[in-house]
Amino acid sequence: MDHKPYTILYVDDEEINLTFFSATFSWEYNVITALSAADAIRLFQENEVDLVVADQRMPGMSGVEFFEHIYGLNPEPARILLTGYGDLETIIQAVNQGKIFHFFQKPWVEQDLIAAFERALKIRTLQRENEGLIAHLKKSNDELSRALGEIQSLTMLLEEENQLLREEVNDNFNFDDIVSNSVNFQEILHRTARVAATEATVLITGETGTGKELLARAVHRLSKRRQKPFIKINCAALPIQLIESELFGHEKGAFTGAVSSRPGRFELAHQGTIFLDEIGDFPLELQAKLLRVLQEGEFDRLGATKTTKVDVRVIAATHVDLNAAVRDGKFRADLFYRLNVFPIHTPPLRERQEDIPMLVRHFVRKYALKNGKVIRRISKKTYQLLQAHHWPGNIRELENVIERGVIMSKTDKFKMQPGELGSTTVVAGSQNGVLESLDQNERLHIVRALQQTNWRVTGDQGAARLLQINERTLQSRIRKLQIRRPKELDD
Ligand SMILES: Nc1ncnc2c1ncn2[C@@H]1O[C@H](COP(=O)(O)OP(=O)(O)OP(=O)(O)O)[C@@H](O)[C@H]1O
Repeated sequence: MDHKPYTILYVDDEEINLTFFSATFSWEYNVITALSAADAIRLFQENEVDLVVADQRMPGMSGVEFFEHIYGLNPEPARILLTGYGDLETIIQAVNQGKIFHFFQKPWVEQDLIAAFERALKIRTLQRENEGLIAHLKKSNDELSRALGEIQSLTMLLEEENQLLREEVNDNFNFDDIVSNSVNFQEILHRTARVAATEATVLITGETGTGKELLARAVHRLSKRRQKPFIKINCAALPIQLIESELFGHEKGAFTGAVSSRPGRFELAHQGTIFLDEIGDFPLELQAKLLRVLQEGEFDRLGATKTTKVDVRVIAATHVDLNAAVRDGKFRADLFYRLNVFPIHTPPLRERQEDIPMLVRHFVRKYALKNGKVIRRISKKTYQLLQAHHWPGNIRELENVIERGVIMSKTDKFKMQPGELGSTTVVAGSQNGVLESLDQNERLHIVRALQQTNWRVTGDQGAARLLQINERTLQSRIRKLQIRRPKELDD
């Protein structure tokens, strides 16, 4: 490989001159020679030439004409003319027009030529540095615009994620550790840890409040996706149109009100985990689209012309029997099999009563801290009482009962009476003497208000105004209690 920094092209119709020139200057420079102007033009185009030296008298084309020609091709390389004859007028004109850098009378003196080459090449060096600088600036500029574009789309994603996180914090979701010492549940935790390390889809089944979401989060936390987002969607809380756009996103103008395009939760969960809660309520019409994401990792945003690819691990949860839903034609069998790769069942609290004391201590500590109370002991009778209860709402119900008890507690010994237990979980006033849970009652009350306002939540005519509660609180209650507008009333 030749490391000489500059290339000189020399054209002369006498071979002996070419040989002599090469012998003199090849030490310093890459020398390319040509016997005719035509050859030189070709070589000029094929090589990166820094300096061109030409004889004035050549058959077909004079040196000055040759320089005019290559000036048109690329004006940057310096041009030096060698002449043995008069022709001075033409030459001076060419010098004045900048077509020639210098000219020398033959026979040339080596030192003079070297000095001229050096001056010309110095200019060439500066030109090269400028070119490099301009290319660098242009590159930096391009990179800057690309980075700006990326920042803009990342900002959008972050805003969406923040919104979701804010919703979660508002809804007071629990991020505490899983508490359990029953053999039964230890086995479940063992299975959870094992599946977490894989990429398998997980289906968590179990009654409401048994810790399905807690396990889903644990799978994410124990997986190699832990640094990436965990995105949750409750499939029961949203009408079908909203589920589609929430999950898969939409393009601007995809439907009335879609004023800008928006990424869906699958995109937000890219490289992370998506948790599809209440998958049993996932609309049949959208199940094929969900199956496609699970199988191919791709989907189309609403109104999109191109397909979006994502890398998302799916965890689904349900409290309904999906097998039965498949039998009833409410759930696609292929989707069920695809989801049911690794099933985990969370047993109801009544089947793991030995966990109750530990859970009680955990929740007492948690809510004492939250409410600024000092509680040092829990009465034996309270343990017995709580362990004997049936807990239809499972751990969530136990947690609610204890939160209420801690708030009411007046001493550092935590005590609960049977009546207190009932007053939180069971209320009077239901029909036919059958007692209903507080949640059920609240649900019924909200549904009645929504029916009266034609399912409007906000504004003067909305249910929040009717119930005299804050609009956001009502929205959060509707989500929590999974209240949905009946299908026939949609639109
Ligand atoms: N083993 C546990 N240790 C500590 N807290 C628990 C445990 N299991 C559940 N919880 C708490 O109980 C509450 C309900 O749990 P979670 O939301 O995970 O249940 P779920 O089965 O997903 O309920 P749903 O079906 O109603 O969505 C949460 O506040 C959670 O932190």
